[in-house]
Amino acid sequence: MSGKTLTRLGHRSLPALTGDNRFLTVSRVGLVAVCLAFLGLRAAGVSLSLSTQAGIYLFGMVALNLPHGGYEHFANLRRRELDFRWRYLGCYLGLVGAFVALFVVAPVAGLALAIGVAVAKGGFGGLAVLDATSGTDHLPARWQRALAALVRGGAVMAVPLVAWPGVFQTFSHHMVAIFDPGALLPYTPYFETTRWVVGGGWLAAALAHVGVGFRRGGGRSWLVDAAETALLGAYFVVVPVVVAVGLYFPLWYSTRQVGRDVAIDAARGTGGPDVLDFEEPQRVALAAWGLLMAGAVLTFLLAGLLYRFAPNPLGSASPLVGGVAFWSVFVSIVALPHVVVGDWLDRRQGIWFVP
Ligand SMILES: CC1=C(/C=C/C(C)=C/C=C/C(C)=C/C=O)C(C)(C)CCC1
Repeated sequence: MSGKTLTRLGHRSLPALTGDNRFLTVSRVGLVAVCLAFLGLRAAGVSLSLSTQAGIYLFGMVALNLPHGGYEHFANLRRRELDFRWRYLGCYLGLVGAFVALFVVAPVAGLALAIGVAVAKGGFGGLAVLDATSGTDHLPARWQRALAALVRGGAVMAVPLVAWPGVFQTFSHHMVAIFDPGALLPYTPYFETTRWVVGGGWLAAALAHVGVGFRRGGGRSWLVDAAETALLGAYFVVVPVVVAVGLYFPLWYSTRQVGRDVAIDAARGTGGPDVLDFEEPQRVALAAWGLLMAGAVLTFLLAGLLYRFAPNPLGSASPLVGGVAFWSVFVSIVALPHVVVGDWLDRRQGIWFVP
């Protein structure tokens, strides 16, 4: 059985491959710094307008985070067989199309799936980082790993749903309105109940995850996991949701995935020719740049198509606020195959490869 199968199914916990690395430190310091900044602003009686928050989100998610999404695929596909690369791209575009279709026919289900994608990406991606760095000795059972992923990823949506209900609800309406204004209205009476069920469920899951992890070994890997879970919970309580999500992906998710990549070093399997197999460093740099540019062009082409054909691309909101709604829908659409094709279906490696 390959190491990847073990980490994916989680019948066995993984010991630490390496100690912590600087990327993890940056991610933790980054989140703490943003928390402190917002606590300071609150103490000074300053609150950021929704447009400013939206600007920060768009900067974080478009300028900082999108290039990392391209890099994850690039690192995964770099040495894979040619036909695998084509199948990957085909499945990817197929799932993008299916998710757009879901948004068109059932926008509320689309919103629910978008939220699920953010949770899955943060959760399973985060678990892979633990596998590759501090280890997962405290998570010996398969269900514990699933719970760990649910708690880590769930913090991104469940905690702000409780802490920032008004903004959460407003943006949910804007996101759905891109396809069908008013489609969320019939569900409005259930918002408060959903909010407390989801928030209470997350807290119970977090306590169970930390408690069982302690009983199943505790130790350093447990301590790191528990402290990070608490940090994530605090971050999403303290930082307004739009800023919190907009900075979580670049500061936490992507930075830590680079940390995982560094920890596993050059352990990725081969099988196909390396697309960067050149003698001169200038050619390697040019080829890497060209590939990332091609990824950026394809991504923005998809964004442009969605913008062009969505009935209400900005969800009837102002450009910045509508931009957040549009980008959240778009990035969820491209992130679904990122998780499913990029990891779940890729039995040999995947974007969150841990040897
Ligand atoms: C519902 C909701 C939001 C949803 C954001 C989503 C669904 C983001 C998805 C991000 C992904 C999948 C990133 C991948 O890299 C906002 C805008 C935070 C505002 C509050 C309400």
